[in-house]
Amino acid sequence: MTLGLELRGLDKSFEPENPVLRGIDLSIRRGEFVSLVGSSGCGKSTLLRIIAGLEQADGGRVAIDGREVTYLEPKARRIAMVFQSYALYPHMTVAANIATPLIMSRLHFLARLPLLGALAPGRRQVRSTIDRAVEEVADQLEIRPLLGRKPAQLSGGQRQRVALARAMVRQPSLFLMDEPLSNLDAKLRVHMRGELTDLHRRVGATFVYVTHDQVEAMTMSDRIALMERGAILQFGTPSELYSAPANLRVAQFIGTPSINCFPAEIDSAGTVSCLGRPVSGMVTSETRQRASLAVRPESIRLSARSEDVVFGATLRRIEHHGSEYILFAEPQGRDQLVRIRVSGAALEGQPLAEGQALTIAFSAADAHLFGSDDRRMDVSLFDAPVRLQSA
Ligand SMILES: Nc1ncnc2c1ncn2[C@@H]1O[C@H](COP(=O)(O)OP(=O)(O)OP(=O)(O)O)[C@@H](O)[C@H]1O
Repeated sequence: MTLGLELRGLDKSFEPENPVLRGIDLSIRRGEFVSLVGSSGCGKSTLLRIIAGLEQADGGRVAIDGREVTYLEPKARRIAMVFQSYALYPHMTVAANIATPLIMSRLHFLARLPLLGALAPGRRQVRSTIDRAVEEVADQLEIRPLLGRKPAQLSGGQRQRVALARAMVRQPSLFLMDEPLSNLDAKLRVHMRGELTDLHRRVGATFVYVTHDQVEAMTMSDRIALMERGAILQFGTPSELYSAPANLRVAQFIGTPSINCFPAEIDSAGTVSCLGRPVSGMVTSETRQRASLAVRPESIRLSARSEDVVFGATLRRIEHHGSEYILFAEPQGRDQLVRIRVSGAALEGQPLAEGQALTIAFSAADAHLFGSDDRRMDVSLFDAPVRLQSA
């Protein structure tokens, strides 16, 4: 199977002793929508620029559609880039903006000149195929009525669509997008997410999308590469990253509100304890180590079942989110707020008030265990009831 994009061992430093990318390997299938996600400065844009050919890696290889492009100029790579600043030419109409990449690649220098160009042989024919291509892509993005306008006469979302149209008009096999929605207001961003997903389905090209917004990555991607300090912590589907995070930092990055982390310990027999009490799970570990037990807000309940891990806590804050509530509760004796997601229906007939005492509980089977190196540990058994009344 030919890959849409293959990265092997990419390294990059701008300053010695300060690597920005550390041995990046990534295999992206043709037609896949992959997001590179991670906090500011983790190296996402640098990686995208290396894929585009705007930056050279210190070591490693890049192949697009099975063709090695590591040393090729950007324009020889059959890629399109869309940036957060749409970089539209303000003095040109929308039609001229979209046509520019084709004019640059299909008409030679003399044929592009305003007056002389008209005399260049074959120019008219090329121009009319360019105009047709512009109209086709404008139809696809439903911006045909805007072709005569200048960028200043467009809304943010319309500008974004023009930038996309300009990227699409060359029919690239790989789209590279660097936070293309970050300049839009929240409502439009949600709308454009849907448009980008539809567009991806229609054009069938490979998309690599940089964002620091995990919700964007989760809602649009086939797979997500979560980066930290120049390395990929996990590459998987949104549900893999959510349900089986490979690393504590992946667990903390993905999910809103974020996952709850409790300090845990693993003894030399592999027995897990949390907040000083045993949590009847065994792991394959030969060394005693500090660990973390992480539980998603929706896996915490306000009533205990017999097999649950149970805390006594005080309700500190209630946030209304329409059909659900986010509760913030402080376990007895701990300086920590536990986030709990509950549906409005679950609270019917059970009015809550800030300051009241709560029993909060989770099934140990819903918890994720991470070792002292932050890596996920597989727990073989979580079965006996445990009470963690106080620290
Ligand atoms: N041309 C450059 N010269 C020196 N350092 C650079 C250069 N470009 C990027 N860096 C540094 O490399 C690191 C990674 O930057 P990069 O822009 O790739 O991160 P990012 O994950 O895209 O961040 P953001 O989400 O803030 O855009 C940062 O520490 C940045 O300061």
